[in-house]
Amino acid sequence: MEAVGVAPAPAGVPEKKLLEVKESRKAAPAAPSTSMAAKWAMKKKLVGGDAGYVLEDVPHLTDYLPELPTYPNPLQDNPAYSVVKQYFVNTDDTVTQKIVVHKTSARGTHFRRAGPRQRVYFQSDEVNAAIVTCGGLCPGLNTVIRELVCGLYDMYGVTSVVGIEGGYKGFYSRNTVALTPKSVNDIHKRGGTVLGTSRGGHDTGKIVDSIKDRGINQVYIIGGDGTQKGASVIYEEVRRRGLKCSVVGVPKTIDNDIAVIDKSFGFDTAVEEAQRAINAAHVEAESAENGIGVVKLMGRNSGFIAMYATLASRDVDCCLIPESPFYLEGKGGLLEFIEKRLKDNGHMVIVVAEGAGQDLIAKSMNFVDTQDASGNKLLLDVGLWLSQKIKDHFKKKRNFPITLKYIDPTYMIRAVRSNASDNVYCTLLAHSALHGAMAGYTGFTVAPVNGRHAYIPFYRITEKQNKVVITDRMWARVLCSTNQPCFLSHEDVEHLKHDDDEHHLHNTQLLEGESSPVKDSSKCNGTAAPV
Ligand SMILES: Nc1ncnc2c1ncn2[C@@H]1O[C@H](COP(=O)(O)OP(=O)(O)OP(=O)(O)O)[C@@H](O)[C@H]1O
Ligand SMILES: O=P(O)(O)OC[C@H]1O[C@](O)(CO)[C@@H](O)[C@@H]1O
Ligand SMILES: [Mg+2]
Repeated sequence: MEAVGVAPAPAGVPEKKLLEVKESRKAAPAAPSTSMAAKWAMKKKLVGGDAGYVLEDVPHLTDYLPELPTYPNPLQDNPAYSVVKQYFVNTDDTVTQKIVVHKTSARGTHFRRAGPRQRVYFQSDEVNAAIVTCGGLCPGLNTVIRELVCGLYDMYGVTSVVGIEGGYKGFYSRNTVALTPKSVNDIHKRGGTVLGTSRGGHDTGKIVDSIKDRGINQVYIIGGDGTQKGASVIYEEVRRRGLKCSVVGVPKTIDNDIAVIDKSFGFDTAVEEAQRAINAAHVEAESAENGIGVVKLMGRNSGFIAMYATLASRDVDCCLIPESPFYLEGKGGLLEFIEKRLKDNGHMVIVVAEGAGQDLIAKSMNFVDTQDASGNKLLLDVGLWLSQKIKDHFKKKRNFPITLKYIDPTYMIRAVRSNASDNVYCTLLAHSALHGAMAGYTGFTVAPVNGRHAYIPFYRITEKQNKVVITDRMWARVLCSTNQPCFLSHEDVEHLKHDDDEHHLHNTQLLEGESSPVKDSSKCNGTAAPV
């Protein structure tokens, strides 16, 4: 392919409107100790516009390699796309973070729209792409790998794609594996990741040495919040060394705890798989005298799986998540509620997210905090603990025999292959990722924001985790569906309202001044909050 001209400064951005704003934000903890890397980590690329419009743009290779040549996008000769009207994304297209607005609202934050660009910064035979998967398993990992490989081959004629095995540490401790459309053809039909994965072992210097030594110039990093922090420091070091290498993050986690984005892939599949466990718990509970089914679902810090699985099922009487404190004993406590529900219905199902009630368990036993290789806190088994507490409670009661079945499908909901909707989602994610890399963007995570795929700067993904906002309407819907008390004291409600005000500014569609559904604790205990 022929090189035509020198790249304009970051695509579509009027030079005078581009502001690189210094932030007081700290660099990620594992960042290399170079002052340059720390300096880049502190910069945002903001573009102002009319009526309070702000584009939080992503870096581009030309930010530090201004002389790079561009080439026509080979997609323009691809027969599959020849009939598509306006296939290339307009360089000015951006995606709004807030879609619910008033006529006087400022237009607010926007992200660069994902998709193919008319001109690319890599020739097909120049690309040496690498793919790595890190963190816990998640349905859809293999689909993303497959679609990255096939997309690069089919759309851009790229024939050099390698897999890094065993997560970040594979960059410097393992040989790479060649990935071709043939070798990945069937992998989307399997759970797990064909590349293997791991926690810990992120050594930025060694990883970037490996990228440089192997001549890798596009790196696709698939993983959760920890992985995206790692990707961010890799990007900073790549930039510091002046390497022509696009660093692209693809967000993965069944916990759905990644901020800004609509949802993470595999989440839908996990919720669907969780239905089987809830269904079994319900069947068991219904068939016994005072039957109780307890189901523990994943969700370390965020209770989205438990919340959506509860809403989807309608068989659940009580959903417990990390974001919503609860207590066992006394008036308005969980044990009182269980007793009442058993008297009313003769059976009940409790869904508990693995991160729920951790403070309560820690208080009730001598426990020293432990961490996994990535520094994530290891959790105590809330399902076992809760089941025992319930059994102990009813043992003390005369004439109240119960039958309790505890189901722990933890790894089953994330080790399965992705469902149809996640497969389609993974395909779009992979395509958006590789279009962005080919167009020279770097240092970004790709994901849908309000239904449109966008390129999001790493810092927006890594600065905070996505959590269930229990003063938001969705949690109120759960309380309505289960008709469980919210178990919060007045102090809890005040405390949470304060926390959530912060969260609302970034993560929900609530408008300034719009009221949250849980307003006071008197509405809370014993009755569901209004929708
Ligand atoms: N702050 C950080 N800086 C650099 N690397 C990090 C950081 N946090 C985590 N990592 C690395 O990212 C990889 C994955 O992290 P982690 O085990 O936390 O999983 P994750 O990506 O958050 O996925 P999930 O939580 O969904 O399983 C690990 O190899 C870890 O060393
Ligand atoms: O046992 P592992 O593999 O460390 O993973 C457990 C964690 O991973 C997650 O599934 C997130 O990927 C959490 O829900 C869970 O706490
Ligand atoms: Mg994580």
